[in-house]
Amino acid sequence: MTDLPGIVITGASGRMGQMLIRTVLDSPRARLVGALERTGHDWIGRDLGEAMGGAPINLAVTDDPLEAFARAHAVIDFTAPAATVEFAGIAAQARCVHVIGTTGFSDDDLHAIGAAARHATIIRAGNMSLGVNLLVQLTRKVAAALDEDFDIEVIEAHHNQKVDAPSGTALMLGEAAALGRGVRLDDVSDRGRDGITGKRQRGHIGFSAIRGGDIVGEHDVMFAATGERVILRHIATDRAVFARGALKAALWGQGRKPGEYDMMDVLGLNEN
Ligand SMILES: NC(=O)C1=CN([C@@H]2O[C@H](COP(=O)(O)OP(=O)(O)OC[C@H]3O[C@@H](n4cnc5c(N)ncnc54)[C@H](OP(=O)(O)O)[C@@H]3O)[C@@H](O)[C@H]2O)C=CC1
Ligand SMILES: O=C(O)C1=N[C@H](C(=O)O)C[C@H](O)C1
Repeated sequence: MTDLPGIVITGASGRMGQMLIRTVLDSPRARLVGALERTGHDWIGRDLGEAMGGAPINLAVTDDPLEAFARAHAVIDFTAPAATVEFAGIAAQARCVHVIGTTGFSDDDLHAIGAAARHATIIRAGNMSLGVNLLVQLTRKVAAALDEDFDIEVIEAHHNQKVDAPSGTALMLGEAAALGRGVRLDDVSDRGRDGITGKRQRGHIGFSAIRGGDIVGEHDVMFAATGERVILRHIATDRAVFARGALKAALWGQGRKPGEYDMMDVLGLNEN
């Protein structure tokens, strides 16, 4: 039992934090050794099981990342960009695998995470589900097969609490479409159309974001030509798909050399 990899969950009270805690507690392949919240949060010092509304599990929620990470083999982190950048440095110090599901990073944030990956094993993906990572591969292939007569549009829908747009998944899909087309996404990306935008430019990749209710996560990649459309779609109805992927990544990362990996590496989809 004690030989199982020990996992710490950050953002323990969050939507994904709670889902990750349940996933690790239910897993026969890992054990939960820490749950982190920010200083001042009313869960700090409380038993995690009770804080989540259940029976005690004899694990107190902490606000000390270094102490928690030092006891762990992996930290699974679905929080916010500023927190994740800080955790990346601490996980590198503690020599534990850092699985990053957080989205909405700036270029500077990504640079800092890349620097931490020189000393630590980091697995980062804007979407940890098997289905979306397959969709990313399909998007690259369809974009390579269809020419610029097909306008590419990425449309995503999420719950009304989401703070970043486009979603991390939409950006992964946009990058895959650009790769298939042999262009840089930054050169062809159309975001946030509003007002007199002018006609759509041939070869551009558009992004649209819907926010409402409790939508877990829905993504379409539309290839629209004159007279026909191809639409690739993924619908997540349960956050468990992200949590299962994240735990798989944490286990896959054990014993890997430092560097930045993604879910394609974990799922063995990179060669296809
Ligand atoms: N890659 C993937 O597969 C998926 C990624 N995500 C991403 O995961 C992230 C979290 O999503 P979700 O769970 O819905 O969000 P929530 O807002 O429900 O949870 C975020 C948690 O992180 C904590 N947090 C935020 N900032 C800090 C900080 N500076 N220090 C410590 N803790 C902090 C929050 O605490 P507090 O409440 O005190 O602010 C909260 O507990 C988002 O970026 C989202 O896009 C989500 C689902 C799947
Ligand atoms: O914030 C969310 O909820 C989600 N975020 C990720 C993203 O930005 O793509 C993944 C998933 O769609 C849910």
